Amino acid sequence: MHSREDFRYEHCEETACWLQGRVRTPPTIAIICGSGLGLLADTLSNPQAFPYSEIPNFPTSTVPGHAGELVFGMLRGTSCVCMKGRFHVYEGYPLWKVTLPIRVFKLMGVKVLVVTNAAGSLCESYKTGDLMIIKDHINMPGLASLSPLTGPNDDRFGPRFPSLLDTYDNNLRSTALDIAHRLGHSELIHEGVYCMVGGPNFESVAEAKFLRILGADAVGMSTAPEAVVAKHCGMRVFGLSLITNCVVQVYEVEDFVDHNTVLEVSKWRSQILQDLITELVATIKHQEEDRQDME
Ligand SMILES: O=P(O)(O)O[C@@H]1C[C@H](O)[C@@H](CO)O1
Ligand SMILES: Nc1nc2[nH]cnc2c(=O)[nH]1
Repeated sequence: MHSREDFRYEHCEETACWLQGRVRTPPTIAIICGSGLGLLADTLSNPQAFPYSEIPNFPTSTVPGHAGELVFGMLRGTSCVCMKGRFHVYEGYPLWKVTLPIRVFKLMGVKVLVVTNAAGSLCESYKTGDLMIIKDHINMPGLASLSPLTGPNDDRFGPRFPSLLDTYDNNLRSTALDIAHRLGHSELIHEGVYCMVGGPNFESVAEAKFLRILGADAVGMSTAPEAVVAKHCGMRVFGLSLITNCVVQVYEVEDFVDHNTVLEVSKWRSQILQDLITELVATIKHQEEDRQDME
């Protein structure tokens, strides 16, 4: 177990080398499968799976619904790595460890991070089962100095003071919106602001009202640290929230959420999430090829 002080570029390098020595095709897209997207990894062709417990320096998944393995393989002709299960701060992991896989992927050559999550809606017009393309985030722990970038900066990953403008890539957002419309999901799809809180408890009514006033459309317990680290090291990021519940913002309502509800809605919407991300990956492949031609 490393402390923050002994966390080094070399640890990520060690993990990347270990994986590179075993993986047939290095990935260009990494997909963090939040609740509801785990089955996407089962659709990869020519798959290679590595349980987190076998990968040097990797934490392990402790949350029901998060399987805990990396799966490498091809999706619509693109070499991908899927994280079947992610790490959360509420599991007791420090933020640098929660986000360690992103830096490992960077060292393996990943250009684009696709990150999904389950979230509660704060926006009156969103319904359970809707999808929200993340256009920006409010990183509550980050505002309180709990950032994955806290501590000595290693310039080989990125700058000391990174800008977060356009973290959620404009082009990927409009592409995903077009795909959602094309697949017939115009009624489900939104674009909004995701707010990350530490969890593991769901929000009190006063907290929910507070977050809505701040400008958040949905709230969850992940994603922002991963997006910050990906942006810091120069990846393009696409984020998608599955709205698993509407967060109660009035008193004297019996309608409380629990993790089983989150898992049930995730299962219900699993196919739609898979279809959308698969189509997006196919389009990203062409975009990345065009970018390379221009370089
Ligand atoms: O990994 P995600 O953000 O999809 O996990 C969801 C959100 C919370 O961690 C937890 C709440 O049920 O599941
Ligand atoms: N914080 C938070 N995380 C969630 N994940 C899924 N639903 C919710 C929610 O209502 N609040």
